Amino acid sequence: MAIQLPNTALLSSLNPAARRSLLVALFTLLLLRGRIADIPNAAFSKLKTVAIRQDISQEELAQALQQVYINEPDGSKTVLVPYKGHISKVTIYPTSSPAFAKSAKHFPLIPASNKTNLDKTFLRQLFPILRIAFPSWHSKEALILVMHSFFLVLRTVLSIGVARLDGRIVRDLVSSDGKGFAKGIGLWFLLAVPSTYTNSMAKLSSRMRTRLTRYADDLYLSSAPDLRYYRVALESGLTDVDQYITSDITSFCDALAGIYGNVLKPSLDFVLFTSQLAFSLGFRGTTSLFLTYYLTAKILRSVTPAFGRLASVEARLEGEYRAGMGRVGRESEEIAFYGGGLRERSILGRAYMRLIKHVNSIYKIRIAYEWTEDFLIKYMWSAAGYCVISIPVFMRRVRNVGIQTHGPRLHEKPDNEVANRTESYISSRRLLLSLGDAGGRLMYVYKDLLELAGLTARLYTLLSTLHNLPHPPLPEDPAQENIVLRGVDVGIPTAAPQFVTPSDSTEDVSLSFDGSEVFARKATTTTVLVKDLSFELNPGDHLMITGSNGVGKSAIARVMAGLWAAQGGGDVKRPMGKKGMFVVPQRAYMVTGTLLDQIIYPDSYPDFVASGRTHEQLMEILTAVNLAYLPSREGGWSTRKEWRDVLSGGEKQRMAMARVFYHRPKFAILDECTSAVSSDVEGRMYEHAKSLGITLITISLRPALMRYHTQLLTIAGDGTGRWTLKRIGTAEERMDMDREIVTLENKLAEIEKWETRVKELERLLKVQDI
Ligand SMILES: Nc1ncnc2c1ncn2[C@@H]1O[C@H](COP(=O)(O)OP(=O)(O)OP(=O)(O)O)[C@@H](O)[C@H]1O
Repeated sequence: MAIQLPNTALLSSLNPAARRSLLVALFTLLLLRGRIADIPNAAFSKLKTVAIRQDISQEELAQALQQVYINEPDGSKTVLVPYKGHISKVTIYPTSSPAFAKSAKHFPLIPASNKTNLDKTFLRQLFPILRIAFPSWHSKEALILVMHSFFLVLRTVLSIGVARLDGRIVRDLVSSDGKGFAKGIGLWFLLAVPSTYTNSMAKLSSRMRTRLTRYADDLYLSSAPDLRYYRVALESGLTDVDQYITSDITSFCDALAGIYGNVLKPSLDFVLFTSQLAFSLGFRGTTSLFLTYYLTAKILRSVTPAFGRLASVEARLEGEYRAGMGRVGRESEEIAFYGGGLRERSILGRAYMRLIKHVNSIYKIRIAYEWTEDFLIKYMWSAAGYCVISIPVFMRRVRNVGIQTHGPRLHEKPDNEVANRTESYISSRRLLLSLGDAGGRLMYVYKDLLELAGLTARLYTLLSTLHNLPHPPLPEDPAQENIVLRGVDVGIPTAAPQFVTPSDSTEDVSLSFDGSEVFARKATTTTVLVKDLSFELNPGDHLMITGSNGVGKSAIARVMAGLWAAQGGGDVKRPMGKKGMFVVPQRAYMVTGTLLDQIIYPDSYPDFVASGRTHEQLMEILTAVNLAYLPSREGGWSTRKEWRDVLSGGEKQRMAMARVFYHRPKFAILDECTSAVSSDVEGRMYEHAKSLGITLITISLRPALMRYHTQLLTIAGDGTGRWTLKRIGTAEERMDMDREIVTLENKLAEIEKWETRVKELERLLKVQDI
């Protein structure tokens, strides 16, 4: 009995030399395939690298390191990345606003459900994400996908050749055909290498990750007026965005890339191997096989746990634990001063236990599921397969069992029935084992798909939440010269109605999985802190805002700066950009980077270079805030340090004032940002700001600062939201007030002396009593 595969007929029809050449060509192609997609890029980046290497000196290298990126005329940025002692350039095209507007319509808010299933919702969530990961059919990602698919198909086809060869080698062994056996072994080795070559989808995963991360970053870190990074938590309730962007995107891409390989290969194996077996097993055998598949799928489906939901909860708990760790790192000094290590450990320990308990429960569920799966697929399928193969043998029907060929072969020995039956048995058995393996992997795919559905739900939640945030306060008017507030209610923003399900409108609800916390946020009525606020500030109208703690002074600053929307139908007009209005908040923020970066923030080094400003001018600014010693003490302008820890509280506040002097805005809102600065330096900084023509809006509880202002806004703080606006007086009146303040401060300084005297007198009185 001769052996031949219908779909390898082409291979068999070739003469041995041609067949060998074809196999060698395939083998070479397989070895090179990982490189093919890289060639254009690798060659290109090599060329660029060489060009840079030839020109670059140490000084230029240092300069490039400080430069970080170059703004290109077409709006793109060329990022300079230090790599193996040279600088490699990566061009990044930021996602434009029209592109976001176009893709926003694919991300409507989908109400969360308690189940993550492979249903229409999953597809509705997956497709818009795929659109971002695969922007077009001729993108590099699509090319990689096509190439991987090609090699997957090739491997499957080769595995049928392996099954056939297996049978042939055993047949030659049984029939003592030494020459045929040696030939078979040679071919076996030749086929073994390409057949065992595994397909790595890691590259596709990393490319998808880059696309999705850039999209999410551009959307999240949007500039004014969107400010999604600021508004998302307050106005939608979505927290731990860092976990979504850094971890969930990666898991999603790995899962998606893995699923593709895990679906395509076993599906192909399944179809090809079943058709091979069906060819030899006949109608009865094939029907029995399909019955076995059907029963297995039914049983497994009924015992499959909600893997999607479990994956989603795991990602959320992971995010909470990670956020806790980040907080301790950030606030380490405060925690150390309070001696709060133990307390933090118990908080983090609790978060970790919640995570690990969940992970363990998944393992338990998974073990039970995998046990059932192994039993069904490895043992039940094999037993069913043996029975099906044995039918023709035991019934002694004259039938070609196994992989069939048509026509006699040159080396066939006509009477060798046992050898032929062995060959057929070995080939069929190998096919059955491969089929079992493919079936097992296909069953796993169901579980993987459920997990992918969970991750898809989380990623979709992030993107749809960011896309559907309420419209930002108001577009800025470039021609606006002054600040005008008309009938503004200042209140704390709450989650917009679209993020709250109707049933949650009055009660708190516990957080659930797959990002549904976004929808489960408690809706409350807005708390109005200041009612019907109206005033107009022109250049030179220095305003001081005062009132007791928590009355809403900083809230007014947030409304003026466009961070919070004006409520009560009020209207806010303000000058545009950081040249129009610059806010210095209570907590001084230090950016990652050089000493120079601290002064020019939020500008970057390329902006500094483009502005034509010099280091001498920066030195003058530092002198104005009494920080002139910093460049020499810290080793120059380009020193990089963790400035948050290096500078003292007062130094950080003075650095924040240096930023005001660098940007010279029309209006500067100073929100208790000089509380740690000594009063003489504070006074000098105020005078300097005014001499630069900056109009000051100060939020403070220190009456001593009143002298630098012309108007005083006092918030009543009695819960009514009332306020008063008064003129502080003429220059002469302010001088009088200054004098009175100095007198009062001198008197206050004597309090200690008087208290000591009172104590002395009390002591004397006690002595007389005895
Ligand atoms: N994001 C927020 N979510 C909930 N409540 C907030 C939020 N921001 C501020 N508040 C509340 O709004 C009220 C006013 O806050 P604001 O920061 O304006 O106070 P303030 O007058 O500047 O106080 P202080 O003098 O202590 O700085 C406070 O009760 C505060 O708890």
